[in-house]
Amino acid sequence: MNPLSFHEDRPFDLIAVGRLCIDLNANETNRPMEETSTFTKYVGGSPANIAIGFARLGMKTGFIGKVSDDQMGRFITGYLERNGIDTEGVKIDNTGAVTGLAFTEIKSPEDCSILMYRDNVADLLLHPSEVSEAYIRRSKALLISGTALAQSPSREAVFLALEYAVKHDVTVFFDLDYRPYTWKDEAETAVYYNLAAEKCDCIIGTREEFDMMERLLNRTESDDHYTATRWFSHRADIVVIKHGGAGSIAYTKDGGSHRSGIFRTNVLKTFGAGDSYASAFIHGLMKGTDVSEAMKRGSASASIVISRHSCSEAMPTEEELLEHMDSALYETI
Ligand SMILES: Nc1ncnc2c1ncn2[C@@H]1O[C@H](COP(=O)(O)OP(=O)(O)OP(=O)(O)O)[C@@H](O)[C@H]1O
Ligand SMILES: O=C(O)C[C@@H](O)[C@H](O)C(=O)CO
Repeated sequence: MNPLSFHEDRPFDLIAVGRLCIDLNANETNRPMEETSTFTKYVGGSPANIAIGFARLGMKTGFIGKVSDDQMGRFITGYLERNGIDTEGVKIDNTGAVTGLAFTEIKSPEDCSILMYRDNVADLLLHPSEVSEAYIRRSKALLISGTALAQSPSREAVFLALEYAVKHDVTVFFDLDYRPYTWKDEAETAVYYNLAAEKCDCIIGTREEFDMMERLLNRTESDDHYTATRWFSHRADIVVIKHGGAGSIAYTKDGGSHRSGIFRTNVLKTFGAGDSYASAFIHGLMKGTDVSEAMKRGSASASIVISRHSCSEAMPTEEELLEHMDSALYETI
């Protein structure tokens, strides 16, 4: 049973809000970045990856964000459009800001890291005046991503988008996407994450991300059920806690809980798992599957993307996803 409802008569299935960046993934794997010399350029940024994955699954997708007025900005908007994503809400910076860069290194399949250049990035200059109420109310759902809360005016732009979503009964998904290097301190992060989460219908995060939010309340133990229950007193109907290779668990406001296993795969790199999981999980719910099936689809998409070099470019079509679910080994946890 799917506890979320959507206004089916709206032209967009999902509008994502947040950063549009560039991934530069090292081509030389199984070595540190100090020993690599070539990189492949992809569109990146967690909400961008999720939007691309969601559109790749055949859904009508929009985006609200800001790109740099240069080759990288044009590369990003061109890629979104080639993937069928509406870019009406994507603004072009006029202050000389740059595009965020995520240099990734694959030291081993289990040991990957991301070096992010985030100074003076265009995505954090998205202004509330650039968030369109008319655009948001045309969507069944909105996706927000935590890193967009890291600085003003992007922070205020996200909160305004949330206000518009609540006003027009747009279902809100919050992918926590906590990137410590983008924040000044953890307490500030937790304050804004908790405020945003109060307005969201479905919250998706790792155990570590929820722990960060709960340390603000002086909680030191990790308890998935406590985490989920806390948000049911606000707007949330579903809370998903991801546990990497140990799968994921979801709780629903009606008292249900669902565990998902993983699909065994040849892991090339681990990053991208969360974005692909979110894109297929949201897709499943919007296609009317129950929570368990949506989680399984998320896990399948993640197992595809972590076996490939990129994140955005690696996102599967619905046909690929369903074929993978039929053929790959699914391990319950
Ligand atoms: N080694 C793995 N093998 C198969 N599936 C995996 C593996 N690691 C993660 N997954 C799948 O991806 C989902 C999300 O992974 P994870 O919990 O690492 O999220 P995340 O930390 O947000 O990911 P990211 O590394 O992209 O930030 C898991 O719930 C699981 O379904
Ligand atoms: O979200 C980022 O800025 C980095 C991503 O582009 C990268 O693909 C990744 O970490 C995916 O989880």
